[in-house]
Amino acid sequence: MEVKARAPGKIILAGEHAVVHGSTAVAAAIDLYTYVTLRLPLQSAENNDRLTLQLKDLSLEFSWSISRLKEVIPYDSSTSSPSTPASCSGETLKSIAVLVEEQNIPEEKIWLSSGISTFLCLYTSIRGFNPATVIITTELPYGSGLGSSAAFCVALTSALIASSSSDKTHGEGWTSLDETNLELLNKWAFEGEKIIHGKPSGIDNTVSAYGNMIKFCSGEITRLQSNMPLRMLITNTKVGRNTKALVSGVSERTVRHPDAMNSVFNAVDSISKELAAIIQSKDEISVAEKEESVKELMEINQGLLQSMGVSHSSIDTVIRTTLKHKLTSKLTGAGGGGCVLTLLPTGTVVDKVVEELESSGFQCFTALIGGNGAEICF
Ligand SMILES: Nc1ncnc2c1ncn2[C@@H]1O[C@H](COP(=O)(O)OP(=O)(O)O)[C@@H](O)[C@H]1O
Ligand SMILES: C[C@@](O)(CCOP(=O)(O)O)CC(=O)O
Ligand SMILES: [Mg+2]
Repeated sequence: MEVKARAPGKIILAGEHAVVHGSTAVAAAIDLYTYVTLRLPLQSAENNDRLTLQLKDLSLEFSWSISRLKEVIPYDSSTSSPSTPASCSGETLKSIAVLVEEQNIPEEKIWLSSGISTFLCLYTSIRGFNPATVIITTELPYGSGLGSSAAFCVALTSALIASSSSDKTHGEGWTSLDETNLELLNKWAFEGEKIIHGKPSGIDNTVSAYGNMIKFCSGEITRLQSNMPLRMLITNTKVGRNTKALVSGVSERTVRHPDAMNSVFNAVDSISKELAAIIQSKDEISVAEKEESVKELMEINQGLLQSMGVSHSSIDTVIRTTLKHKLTSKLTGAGGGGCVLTLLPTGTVVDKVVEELESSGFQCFTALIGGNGAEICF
């Protein structure tokens, strides 16, 4: 039996980091996906006693015998159930770390450790100690603010849940999951994000699971219907960073300066709410006026992200370069490098600015905003 799943990456238009502290944020799915193929072996097949993870883009394979997994990972049948998402305990994570370490991940790819731990935790929690081969490919750059961690968790949990479900509709291409399964896989994916991010807000896994454009605040989701064209240029600074470290840096600053930081988070909350209102507005305001407001809100949000300590000189370079072409940019995702969004108002020709950004060593692309969320295929 084989099941495939895919889940999209995302951009955050406003509110990253502050959303972890209870502010509103606005995010949209993009048409770049992580794909998971889950193969369950026949009883008679060779390799029917192993769990194998293949990361195709990186030409890496990790494999554990089922007996080794059973030996190392504590299993409590009274608390473990695929239908009740639960956090991976500290004890389980420690034993999983041993299994990850045994795989001798190449030093230059050590950042994958949290992803592989997440894989083992989600797999064994949802499918138990059963053999399978899981093949993963992604169109998303790793650790660059486009939500590769969430797309990975959502695609994986979609495949795991679909494989356990009795309703397997064959041969219809990519299909979305029903509301009950979407809610379930999103909760599991959030548990996965906790292992990777430390303290995620849940916005990334939610927009990857549900797709479209959403307003998100403390787990509450509002689907947004855009009433204006929204084109963004995405520039990858290619400066590596890690969401967990950046999120904890903001939390530490908040402990040191609670009043100042809470004012910053309140300002971000207002920005996201205003942005959502503009995007959805059916008033007789011209597109140019709406674009001007979005542009200004992005500028203020970037200033506040700077004050949270999550910008980077490479991000400043992108902002300065696009400003020369009268375009406004802000970081997206955790910052510290990674990707930058540039608003492309109607009629903008991007060739010159892209040429200048790419000559500085950055990589530019445009993506479709607000597409489908998690989908499966048998
Ligand atoms: N396809 C994947 N396979 C395995 N691990 C992944 C995959 N995609 C993401 N990850 C994990 O997520 C981490 C990146 O997540 P994060 O720092 O949140 O950045 P982002 O979500 O912006 O890409 C990687 O270091 C890796 O551990
Ligand atoms: C910084 C944050 O707001 C978004 C992180 O996104 P990413 O992992 O950089 O794609 C964290 C979160 O909301 O969980
Ligand atoms: Mg992430």
